[in-house]
Amino acid sequence: MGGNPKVANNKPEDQKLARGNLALKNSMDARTPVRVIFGRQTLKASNTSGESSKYIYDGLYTVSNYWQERGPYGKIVYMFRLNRIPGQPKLTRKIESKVKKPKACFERCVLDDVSQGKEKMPMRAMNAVDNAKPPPFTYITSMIYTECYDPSMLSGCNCIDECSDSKKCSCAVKNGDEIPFNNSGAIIKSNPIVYECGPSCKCPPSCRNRSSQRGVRYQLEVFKTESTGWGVRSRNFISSGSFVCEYVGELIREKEAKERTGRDEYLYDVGNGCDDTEDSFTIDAAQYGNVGRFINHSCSPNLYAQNVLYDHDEKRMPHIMLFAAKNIPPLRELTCDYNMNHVCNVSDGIKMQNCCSGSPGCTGRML
Ligand SMILES: C[S@@+](CC[C@H](N)C(=O)[O-])C[C@H]1O[C@@H](n2cnc3c(N)ncnc32)[C@H](O)[C@@H]1O
Repeated sequence: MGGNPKVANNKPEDQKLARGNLALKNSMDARTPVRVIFGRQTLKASNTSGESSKYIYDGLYTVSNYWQERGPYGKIVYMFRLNRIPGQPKLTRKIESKVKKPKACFERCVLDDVSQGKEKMPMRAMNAVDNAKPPPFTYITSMIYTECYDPSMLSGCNCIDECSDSKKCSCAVKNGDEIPFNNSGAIIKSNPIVYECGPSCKCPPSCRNRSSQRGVRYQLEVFKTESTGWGVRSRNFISSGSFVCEYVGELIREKEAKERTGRDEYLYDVGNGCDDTEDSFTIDAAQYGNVGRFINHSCSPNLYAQNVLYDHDEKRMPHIMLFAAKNIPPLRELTCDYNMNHVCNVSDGIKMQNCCSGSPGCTGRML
């Protein structure tokens, strides 16, 4: 901060506790972290002359101490000790010689609310890769049934006390005499089908056996990934077993899904899986969907899909509820295993797609 004749072309002189020096001292006094950016001189390309500077962000530091020293010209310089705040991701200080594609330096919000005001909390779309926004679709929070089912056929439980006696609750009885959720609403174990209490039941909405019907309660956001398009992450910690979101879309017959060519990215086969029968159903979230449509595949996923019935009894068309399969730290991408029975190609039988998740145990194949 001054006094260096190599920089300012002046006579060497004592530095003062002013400008940047004072700012660092103030940061130390106020215990305010500073962002450190390394500057490097690199040779310019051969067709231009001289050197150019590159700047590399290195994270947040605290200033712990400062003192004066005699510099190389015998004049006073201010020295500062900076300590990198622990817990930040390691950042490379290497300068890449070839930059493949221009990248935005900082992540920015490209859409304030993907849910178009339909979720309890706005759901931002963030992008640090390019300037694109997520392609448009209509956000819905509950399934669209194009096929009729008869909800009046559904029999509910008669409990009035939040289904505390699982032997008396007819819904819990269908789950093997137990409510598959703990007191915090986390699922205890996965089941082929979980029967939750629903609109035909006498129990109140606070009943423990309605865990996946309360909508998205984490601050989810959509973000652009490096290699798998848009993905989803949570700004909050998600504990193992917690309900995250439903995979919502239009429920159509598999036969119709086959006719909807060119948009199989967002198809999810339900009930009978991918059997090519007239009776199989598929959720199509291409045009109508929720945040679930952005969840990518991983060979070591942190979510799993649970079939749930509560507002109808039709086992061929269960709700697809996504629960945390493990504790998930904030900002970690939320993923599920498509091979379990996610999007199944309907135009040519079996679809093989390369998996780009790079996750541990990755098979290299998505379907
Ligand atoms: C349900 S969408 C997921 C959201 C999608 N990434 C987007 O941008 O809208 C499924 C599609 O995402 C892409 N995808 C998801 N997981 C992937 C993975 N592990 N590797 C490569 N592509 C993946 C594939 O194009 C797949 O058909």
